[in-house]
Amino acid sequence: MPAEDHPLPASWRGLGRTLHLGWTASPGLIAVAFATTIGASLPDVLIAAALAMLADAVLSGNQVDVTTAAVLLGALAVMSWLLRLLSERANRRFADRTAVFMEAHVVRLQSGIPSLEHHERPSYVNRVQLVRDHADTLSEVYQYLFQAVGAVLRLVLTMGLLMTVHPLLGLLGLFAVPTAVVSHWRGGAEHALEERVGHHERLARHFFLLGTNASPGRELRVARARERVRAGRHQAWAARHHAMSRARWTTTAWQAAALTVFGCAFAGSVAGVALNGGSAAEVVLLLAAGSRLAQYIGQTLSQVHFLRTIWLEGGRRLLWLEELSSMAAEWSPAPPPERMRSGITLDGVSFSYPGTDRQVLDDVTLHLPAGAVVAIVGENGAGKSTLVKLLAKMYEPDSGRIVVDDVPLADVPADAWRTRLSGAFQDFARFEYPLRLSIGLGDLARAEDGEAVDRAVERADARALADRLDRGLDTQLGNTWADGAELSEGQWQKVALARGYMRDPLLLLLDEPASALDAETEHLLFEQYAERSRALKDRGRLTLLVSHRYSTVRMADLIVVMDGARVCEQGSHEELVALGGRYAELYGIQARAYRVET
Ligand SMILES: Nc1ncnc2c1ncn2[C@@H]1O[C@H](COP(=O)(O)OP(=O)(O)OP(=O)(O)O)[C@@H](O)[C@H]1O
Repeated sequence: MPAEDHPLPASWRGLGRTLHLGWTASPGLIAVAFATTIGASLPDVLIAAALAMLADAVLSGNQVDVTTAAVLLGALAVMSWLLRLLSERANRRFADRTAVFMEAHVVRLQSGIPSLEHHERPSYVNRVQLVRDHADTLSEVYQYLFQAVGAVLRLVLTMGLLMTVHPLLGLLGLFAVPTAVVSHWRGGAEHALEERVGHHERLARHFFLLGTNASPGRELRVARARERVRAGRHQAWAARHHAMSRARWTTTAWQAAALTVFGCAFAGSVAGVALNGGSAAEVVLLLAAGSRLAQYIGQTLSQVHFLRTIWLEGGRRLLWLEELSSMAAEWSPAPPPERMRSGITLDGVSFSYPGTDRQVLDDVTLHLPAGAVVAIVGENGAGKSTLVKLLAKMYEPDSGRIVVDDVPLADVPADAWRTRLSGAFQDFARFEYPLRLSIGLGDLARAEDGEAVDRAVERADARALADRLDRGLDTQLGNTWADGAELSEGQWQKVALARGYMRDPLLLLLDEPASALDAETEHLLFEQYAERSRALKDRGRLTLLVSHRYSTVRMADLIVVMDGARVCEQGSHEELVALGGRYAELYGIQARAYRVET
């Protein structure tokens, strides 16, 4: 579902949710932080009243009143300092505690979404990035909320004090309304823009990683493209900065205009009280409280601005991510099958990647029989890996359906389905753990099971690789770690393949898992694998292999040929060669090139 189909929740809901999370993280600390922050805002306001008392006492010449007012002033100043200190400490401890909690929560939410859509659809990516970037900032904002509540309280008390001089002075608050409105609008507008221009920031980061990581670094040096990447990064930052700075200047101009309106009203009030027979104490009170009113309005505005930009918006996006994640988690009616009898059927499946219009799979209808080894071939970009991703439930088809025996795959929760899958992929991950764990990750429950790891090592023909390393399977991988060993591309791929072989799944997905190995090794590996797989036929295990090497492909029970997002031929090697179509043509070219016997 695109971001526009799943809009951001209302601010008040995001606010409620963030408060609830804070309470869950530490109920005691949030209460102390709130109480001390509100308490710290009170003595400040009363200082204006104490100053008026002092002015009165000085003018009346009463020593006792002067002393009382002076002591009260001192006590208020000390209380204000002490409570502020306590509030800072309590808020800091609370923020530290919630930072860890919030980050863990965001990680859990993101990894809980079974599809990859939120990593790829541009409108989702910007939003998810904001949630991720603000995960730790969210813990800071409770303090800003409490301070904002304190600021509003101070504002109300100050207004009350001013109205004791003259009820009309309460109208000064009205002149502050434009500043509050502008501030509210300003935060939302800037945040929305930040989300819209998020792609510039991502581009700049992408260029930064290209320029600083070792493997792209090699290519960039050879292609002499480092300057180009540097310029690209600069341009991306400049584009973001330009858009943001223009918006900030506009919003700042509006805020300055609104503050000017308040400033004029305040100056008029002071002149009005002074020229209409106001007492010295009243003028002192108006000056002290009125000047603070401007300061409090400023503080309230900046707190509200910060809350609006980071907190409310961050809270809304966090709630949005929670809803997205729980929508995915809640929908789960059918259990995944234990075994397959008939196989997997694709019925009129069409698919376009999120945020794109081009159909990558177009009305694909296909039966993958249980117990078979099925190879998928076709030119680059024909849609082979996409088909594999749909079968792994990384995405859902736009139309048509995939059925496992008689259970629609759409009804099986992705997590449950993946307990029946295993796989090795072209763009495999390099887990820089000890070799044993890097392989064992393929089946976490058995990662410590020596026999299981050994079996996977054998199946992937990785024994020689393990033996060559100083500490065998216990060798740390990755040369940036102490005593870490670096592997070649092909060796890393063997590790990935062994990881894929850790389980005995119902559906094994092998998407060019041996592209970095030589053709002979690949052939040998899959020949052994296909034999073993057929031996387990009674469970109905299905193996799907994507490969460009026809010497490997020919051993499959069924070969599916894809061309331009569609299936154009299918059958056994012999059938397809006899057909004399696309497969026969491509096989012939490779057979001649590699001198493979037909
Ligand atoms: N994440 C993605 N977002 C948008 N388009 C994508 C994405 N992944 C792949 N595509 C596009 O989908 C089409 C099919 O890609 P796919 O990876 O399925 O092809 P393939 O047959 O596996 O190719 P190859 O043999 O090169 O691996 C390509 O045109 C590709 O550009």
